[in-house]
Amino acid sequence: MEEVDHLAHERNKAQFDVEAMKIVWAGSRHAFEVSDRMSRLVASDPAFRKDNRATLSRKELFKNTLRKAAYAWKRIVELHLSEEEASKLRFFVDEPAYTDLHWGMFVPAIKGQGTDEQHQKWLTLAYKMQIIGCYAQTELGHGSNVQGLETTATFDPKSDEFIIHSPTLTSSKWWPGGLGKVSTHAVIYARLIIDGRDHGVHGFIVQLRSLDDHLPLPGITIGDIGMKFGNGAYNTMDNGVLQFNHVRIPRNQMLMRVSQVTREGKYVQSDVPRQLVYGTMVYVRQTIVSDASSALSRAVCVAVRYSAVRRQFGSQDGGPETQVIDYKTQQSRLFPLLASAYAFRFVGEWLKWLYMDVTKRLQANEFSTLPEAHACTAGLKSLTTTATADGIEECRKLCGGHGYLCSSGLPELFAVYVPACTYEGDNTVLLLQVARFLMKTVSQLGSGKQLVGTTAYMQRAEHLMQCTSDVRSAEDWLKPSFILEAFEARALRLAVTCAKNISKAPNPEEGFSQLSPDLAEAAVAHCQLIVVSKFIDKIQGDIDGMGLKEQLQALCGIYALSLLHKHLGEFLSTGCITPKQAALANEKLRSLYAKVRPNAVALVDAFNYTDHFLGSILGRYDGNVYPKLYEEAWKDPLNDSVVPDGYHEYVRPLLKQQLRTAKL
Ligand SMILES: CC/C=C\C/C=C\C/C=C\CCCC(=O)SCCNC(=O)CCNC(=O)[C@H](O)C(C)(C)COP(=O)(O)OP(=O)(O)OC[C@H]1O[C@@H](n2cnc3c(N)ncnc32)[C@H](O)[C@@H]1OP(=O)(O)O
Ligand SMILES: Cc1cc2nc3c(=O)[nH]c(=O)nc-3n(C[C@H](O)[C@H](O)[C@H](O)COP(=O)(O)OP(=O)(O)OC[C@H]3O[C@@H](n4cnc5c(N)ncnc54)[C@H](O)[C@@H]3O)c2cc1C
Repeated sequence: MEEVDHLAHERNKAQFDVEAMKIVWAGSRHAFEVSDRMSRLVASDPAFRKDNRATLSRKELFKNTLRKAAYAWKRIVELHLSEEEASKLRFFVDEPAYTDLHWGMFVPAIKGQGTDEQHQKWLTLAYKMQIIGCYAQTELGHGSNVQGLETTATFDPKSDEFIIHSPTLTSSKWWPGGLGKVSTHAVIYARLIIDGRDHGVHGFIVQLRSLDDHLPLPGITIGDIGMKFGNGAYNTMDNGVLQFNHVRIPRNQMLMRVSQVTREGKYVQSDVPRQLVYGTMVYVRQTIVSDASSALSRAVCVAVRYSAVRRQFGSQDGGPETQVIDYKTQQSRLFPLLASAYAFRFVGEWLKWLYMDVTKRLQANEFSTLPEAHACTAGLKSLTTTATADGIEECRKLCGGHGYLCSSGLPELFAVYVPACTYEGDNTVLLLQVARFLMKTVSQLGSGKQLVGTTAYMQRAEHLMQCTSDVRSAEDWLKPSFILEAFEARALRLAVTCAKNISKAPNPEEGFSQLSPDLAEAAVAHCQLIVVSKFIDKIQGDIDGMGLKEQLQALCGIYALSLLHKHLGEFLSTGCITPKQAALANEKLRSLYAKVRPNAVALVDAFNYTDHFLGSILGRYDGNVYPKLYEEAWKDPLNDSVVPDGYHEYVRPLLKQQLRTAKL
């Protein structure tokens, strides 16, 4: 049968070159080609089928994930895929698995914190998957407070070993992904004790399970922590619990790049800052920002396509009803999310560059940009994951009732995504890290110290603290200088107000604690400024292709002005803009929605997602939603029989009883 594109009329309206936008979205032609090839490879292979996850039991689900991970590895080896291709292939398999932690945290932890000899030994094994590792930091009693971890690693000079021990119930490792059932090894974080002295938290490589029969090694108790939120979703992952009972490991299994323990039991701190023990978290937070754009763009792709298919009300003379995407309220909820997906993509690209830059500097023993890298990765991880989790849920509502069906793909996407607000640092805890960095920076204002990077704007404090916006027309709100000034002034004024109020407290710690809700808001304002400014930088760079710049300018305007609208109270109360200018911003926003409307479907096509990856009937490329929804309903196991199991036991007797009562 001929395939019909129900969204063709939408695609024909596009005013820009979609193929060129695909390259911009991917980051480069090369990145596009790799991504495109890997997504097709996965989509065309029935072994990667994923439409049955919600109906599987936990055990079936988990075994299925093990099968897919093994098969993915087989294909990676057979096809001689590069690291970049392999990681894209895993991404498109789209199923959380122990391999995420092996490649995403275990390997980077050893790379970042291990010595050359440790790299030689452990990375060689890990790269071939001859060992499988996880990242075991969090404990039952402490996650956010890393310095509060209780697991101990006591040096025994007689045997030249560390004794790893869990002294309390709350010191049990709890949550690490891949730990519960699969990992043979872990990088664990424990307090280093030498001669009774506590040197704080350090990383150690520990073997957990036998490489022969997979049983836990002596002294190790290990298991899965149980079902998590949602059907399918993150339950493909074996988040685990782990206790140590005086487990011995050789001294050379402490990760010794940051500090060393000698054969004599001497603790040696190198020039490298202690905070590098937290380096893996900086790396992963950076990847989480790019992942946020992937998750949000996926939800937005579903909601935009479905909003163009769905019609309600407004039929004139028996003609078709209105596409729900034409309702201004739908646009005002949907287009800021579309704009955010692009914004997070570009800020993720920039953050990757920042991370690579700081890594190069660290290798050359230059540590000055580490605090900024920490603040940016922590803050942007927090900002983008919060917005993405909320955005996925909003997309579900934008799809009305059908969005609540598992076959829309949105419930599972939300359930898989929402822990990103907690893992790799609770989002509020991370904002407070940004706030500390901001308070330090504010305290340096006027000291003559040159401010660089993302706080360079604070250098113009004298102007930004007293300026009022020069915006006079709605059109002015498209000028980058006006947008930037408003966002800079708001961020700086919120931070300075916090600093002033902290200084009134009996001591800075008490002040910081009292002011923490305001500080978190100041941190959000600073991070939003970063996202807006990186979007503007992107547009001002090389963008080739018919109509691309115009579309990106419109999206950038929507991102910035919808934030301005959402946080209007802050922009007005800090005196950065006037109520009249706020009204002009809203006027501009409305015109930008109208500009994006004919391009909306093409703008989500530019994500280049296959139907397999989207996993959503509502988001199908061809828009053929209703017949497929109807077809899908009949596949539910509940429809295997006309009369359900349980009818004769539980429904029939009720009906009979009512019949008897009725006769009486
Ligand atoms: C490719 C795919 C990749 C991976 C797979 C992806 C997804 C898989 C799914 C899930 C994985 C989830 C894994 C995890 O969750 S692992 C566990 C993560 N845990 C956390 O994030 C804990 C959060 N807590 C902390 O980071 C810290 O405890 C803290 C909140 C930052 C506080 O630290 P602490 O030392 O007590 O405190 P401070 O006194 O506040 O800081 C001292 C000093 O250090 C600076 N600092 C803090 N952190 C860092 C850092 N990471 N890098 C650099 N510098 C850091 C801080 O600013 C302060 O500096 P001063 O100059 O002010 O002294
Ligand atoms: C799906 C998932 C996967 C995970 N994978 C791993 C893994 O592979 N390896 C690993 O080691 N860990 C892992 N974790 C653990 C994760 O990193 C922690 O749960 C996370 O860091 C949050 O810490 P917590 O649970 O201690 O939260 P808590 O700190 O107990 O947070 C509870 C509440 O207290 C608030 N709060 C805490 N401290 C402060 C403060 N100072 N100021 C203000 N408010 C505060 C928080 O905002 C939050 O609202 C995973 C967690 C999840 C959910």
